[in-house]
Parts: sequence; structure tokens; C-alpha cells
Amino acid sequence: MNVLDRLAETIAGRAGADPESSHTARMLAKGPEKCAEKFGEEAIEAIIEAAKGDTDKLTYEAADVLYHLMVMLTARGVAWSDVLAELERREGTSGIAEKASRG
Ligand SMILES: N=c1c2ncn([C@@H]3O[C@H](COP(=O)(O)OP(=O)(O)OP(=O)(O)O)[C@@H](O)[C@H]3O)c2ncn1[C@@H]1O[C@H](COP(=O)(O)O)[C@@H](O)[C@H]1O
Repeated sequence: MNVLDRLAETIAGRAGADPESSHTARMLAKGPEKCAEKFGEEAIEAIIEAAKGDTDKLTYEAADVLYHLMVMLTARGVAWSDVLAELERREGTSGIAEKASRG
């Protein structure tokens, strides 16, 4: 199992856990809208570092983005494995063909 799969498993296991003992449980208890808002904030922080060109900070913020993406997906009941399956479905197709298939 890679680090993303392990993280997804940890996050899914935090649903219903004590919010006092876990940051993930606290986020999930706030609901999907709050998790989405937090993901947006983290994405903006990554965008700012990408625009500035600070690669160390961008690396750090990218990790935050991935964690908060997974929390948001969990809050809406979307399995990480389903996201990976969607990426696998796209493998071998060109980005242009993928765009055309969306109409
Ligand atoms: N990868 C992360 C991770 N990345 C960021 N964060 C937390 O996300 C928060 C973001 O920081 P902010 O200052 O923006 O937010 P805040 O001031 O804490 O307050 P909020 O806005 O989030 O309420 C920090 O508290 C970070 O610790 C994370 N918390 C947990 N994980 C992973 O999730 C696992 C489970 O964590 P717990 O659920 O806390 O046990 C950990 O072992 C890690 O692997």
C-alpha cells in the first residue's frame, strides 16, 4: 500500500471518531461544506506558492491539498479507490480525447 492509500484508509477510519482526539474527525464532524471550504483554502495556498515559485513551500502545501482533498471526498462518501479507478480509466487516452468525451 502506498502513502496515499494508507492516508485514505486512516481518514475513512476517523469518521465518527472523537473530534477531540483527531483533526480529521473534527473536520468530518463539521460537515462536507466546511471540508470543501477548507480544501479551497488549502488549494489557494498552493496556488500562491506555485505562482511565487517557492518549491519547498509548494511541496508542503501540495501535501496539505492532498490531505484535505481526501477529507472532502470522505465527507461526501466518495471512495479514494473510485478516484483512482477514474484515473486508471483515463490512462492511455489522450487529454484531448478525454475533453471531447465530456462534450
Ligand atoms: N496529513 C495530515 C494533515 N495535513 C494537514 N493536517 C492538519 O490540518 C490543519 C490545517 O492547518 P490550519 O492551520 O489551516 O487549520 P487549523 O488552524 O488547525 O484549524 P482548522 O481550520 O482546520 O479548523 C492542521 O491542524 C494540520 O495538522 C493534517 N492532519 C492530519 N494528517 C494525516 O492524517 C492522519 C490522522 O490525523 P488525525 O485525524 O489528527 O489523527 C495523520 O497521521 C496524518 O497522516
